[in-house]
Amino acid sequence: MTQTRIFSAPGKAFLAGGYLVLDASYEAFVVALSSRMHAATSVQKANDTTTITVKSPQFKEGEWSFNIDLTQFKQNKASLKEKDGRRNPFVESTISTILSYLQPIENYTITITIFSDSGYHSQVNSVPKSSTNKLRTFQYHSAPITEVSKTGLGSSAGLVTSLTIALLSCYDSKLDIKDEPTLLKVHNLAQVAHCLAQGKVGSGFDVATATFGSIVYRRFNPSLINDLSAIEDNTKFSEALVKLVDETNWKITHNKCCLPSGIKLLMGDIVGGSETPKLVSKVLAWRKAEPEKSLELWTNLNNANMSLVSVLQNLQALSKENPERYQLLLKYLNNNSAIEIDQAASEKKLEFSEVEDVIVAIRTIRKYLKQMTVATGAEIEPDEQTELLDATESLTGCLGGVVPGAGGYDAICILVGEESVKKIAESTKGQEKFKSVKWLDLEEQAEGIVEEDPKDFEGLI
Ligand SMILES: Nc1ncnc2c1ncn2[C@@H]1O[C@H](COP(=O)(O)OP(=O)(O)O)[C@@H](O)[C@H]1O
Ligand SMILES: C[C@@](O)(CCOP(=O)(O)OP(=O)(O)O)CC(=O)O
Repeated sequence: MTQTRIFSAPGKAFLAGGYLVLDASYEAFVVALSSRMHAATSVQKANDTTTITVKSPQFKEGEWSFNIDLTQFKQNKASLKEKDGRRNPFVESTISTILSYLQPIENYTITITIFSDSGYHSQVNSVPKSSTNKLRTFQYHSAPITEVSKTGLGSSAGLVTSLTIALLSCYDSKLDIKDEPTLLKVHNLAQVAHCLAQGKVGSGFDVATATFGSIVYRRFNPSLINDLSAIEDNTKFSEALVKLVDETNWKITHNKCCLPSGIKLLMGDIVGGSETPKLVSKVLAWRKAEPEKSLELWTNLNNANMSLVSVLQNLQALSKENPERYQLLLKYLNNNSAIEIDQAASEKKLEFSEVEDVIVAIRTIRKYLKQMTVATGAEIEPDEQTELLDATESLTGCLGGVVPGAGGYDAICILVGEESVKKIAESTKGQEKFKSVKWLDLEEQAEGIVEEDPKDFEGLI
């Protein structure tokens, strides 16, 4: 019997809490996006061998196939050999983590087909292909995945998370992603697989967002995964993995938190790019060298981050408690720029102080990120980005913006009134100041993993 189920997981925009989130004392706010990674399953019983094939048809040579001897995984950590010698560390790591965890006895022929929304990668040299019902369209590239430029939405986290849930569902036809413990299991397994593939333990915010959606996130203790990967006796690996996934409290926070209705996130991809690990090592080196100064800065920045979360939550509450007033507030936002609203505040002519609160929170975050930039020498909000973000404050309907995540020359994220999204994209097009920015066609979609309707993918698989 062939069974098709399709799961998807979102990409991320890291709005507040970069660097601080590496330390479990601090929380971060990460927004899940409408660009998602999808994994479609096909599973059949087999007799003497298990074959798992992962296809990623949007990319040249996007197929990795493994003939697997299950006895290797009995209590063990085992490595996989792709049949044509092709490498995809994230695919390999996810399959081997799931097999070590499940230690299956029965053989299956499993094919998982991956579809990634166009926001994840540059669309240069690609052609669209749609499902029969035209509800899904994906870009097909002429180059292999490793040669296509990324936009920074966390493609590997999306891949690992959607592949994890898809593979688990092949071994458990009743698996229900709406079940909270199942979701947590997927998260834990995906974090392990992602860290092992990367060869390092980051804060895990991207996998957590891919799993749970838009959240306020607090990380797990890195020793959870470092201890697992340090196990030298391979025969102890499975037991330790099961304990870690099913019996250990990871003490993460993943509180749902999303943008208030009528306020949208707009992400601008910047020509250029930055390497997150280099920025991180500079920041951590300074933090170590300057414990007192850094504590003060971390505390101030964290207060600003949490204040953004809280003013956004206040707006969400207002939208529900007093919808009429909220509609007027949105109208006010859509007719003014951050600079105009700020001016009105200084002249005591402000109509909605809640809007000014968001503007101030964003500015305060930027102030401390700039201090971090100057102090550490890491180009987190370099001058070019400062100019750009300052310029967004003059756009009608814009509350201002930040450099997301690790910052640098990767992207900017701005918050805008829903009615102003199109106008802002159009009005900035010809402007010299915005010439390095390409607005991405995406928005917040707060859900984490969801199960999709296979009909929407007919004609593509
Ligand atoms: N659609 C996909 N199909 C197959 N593998 C993918 C896909 N998207 C991402 N990957 C894997 O993730 C890797 C990119 O990971 P990484 O460099 O960490 O980027 P990111 O910051 O986007 O996660 C790719 O080289 C590939 O191994
Ligand atoms: C610095 C960080 O706290 C945040 C980095 O956020 P980005 O969104 O910039 O991440 P990448 O997509 O991996 O480049 C590092 C971390 O938390 O792991």
